[in-house]
Amino acid sequence: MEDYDYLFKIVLIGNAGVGKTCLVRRFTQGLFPPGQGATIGVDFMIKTVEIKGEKVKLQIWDTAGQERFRSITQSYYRSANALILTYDITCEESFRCLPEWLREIEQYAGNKVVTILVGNKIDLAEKREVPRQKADEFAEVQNMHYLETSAKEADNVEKLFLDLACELIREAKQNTLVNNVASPLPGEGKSISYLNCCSFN
Ligand SMILES: Nc1nc2c(ncn2[C@@H]2O[C@H](COP(=O)(O)OP(=O)(O)OP(=O)(O)O)[C@@H](O)[C@H]2O)c(=O)[nH]1
Repeated sequence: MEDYDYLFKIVLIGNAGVGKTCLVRRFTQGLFPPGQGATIGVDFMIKTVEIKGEKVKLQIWDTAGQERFRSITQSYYRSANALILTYDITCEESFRCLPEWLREIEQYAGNKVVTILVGNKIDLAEKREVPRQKADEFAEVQNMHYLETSAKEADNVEKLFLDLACELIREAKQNTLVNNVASPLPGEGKSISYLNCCSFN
């Protein structure tokens, strides 16, 4: 028998250096890694959470932002239940590239995928280059949820993944998602409970 009620695949994408790996490490291991090197290809972690008494296994795929890995990382979009499109609020360039990422999503992801836009590094408020309102408006036009995080300060990181899990459960219950059942995989994280479902704001 499986040890979970739901299994969801979440894939992080976005420019190199925006903090995708740090967000994953913060959520799955509760730490901010010092001197985090660039991801090569794709990395993978698992964390099981409990939401309203149901066990939800999250397979989290952390992709390399560097252009040269794009053909590898694109192949992970197709089976994703959710995509976390990340940019860095202190790097206008990472925000300007978002339309390009959206085109990738349209081309390679399934049409039922849930996408959330994340502006990371809010601990560096004095270096902010992308106003919150500009990002809010962009997300609204694109019909995406938007959340600002700090992997460094653990700000909104748990909320990001748990709200996403809630949303995916809701979709699965509406039978709009195919809920894959995969064999157990290595890298199991700790279980945590989450009772307040689901608002990204
Ligand atoms: N101040 C601050 N720095 C961060 C935060 N998140 C990540 N960083 C730093 O940003 C740099 C890049 O972080 P990564 O997590 O490796 O970025 P990435 O998006 O995974 O990069 P690629 O693997 O190249 O795609 C590192 O030096 C991190 O320490 C954050 O929330 N606040």
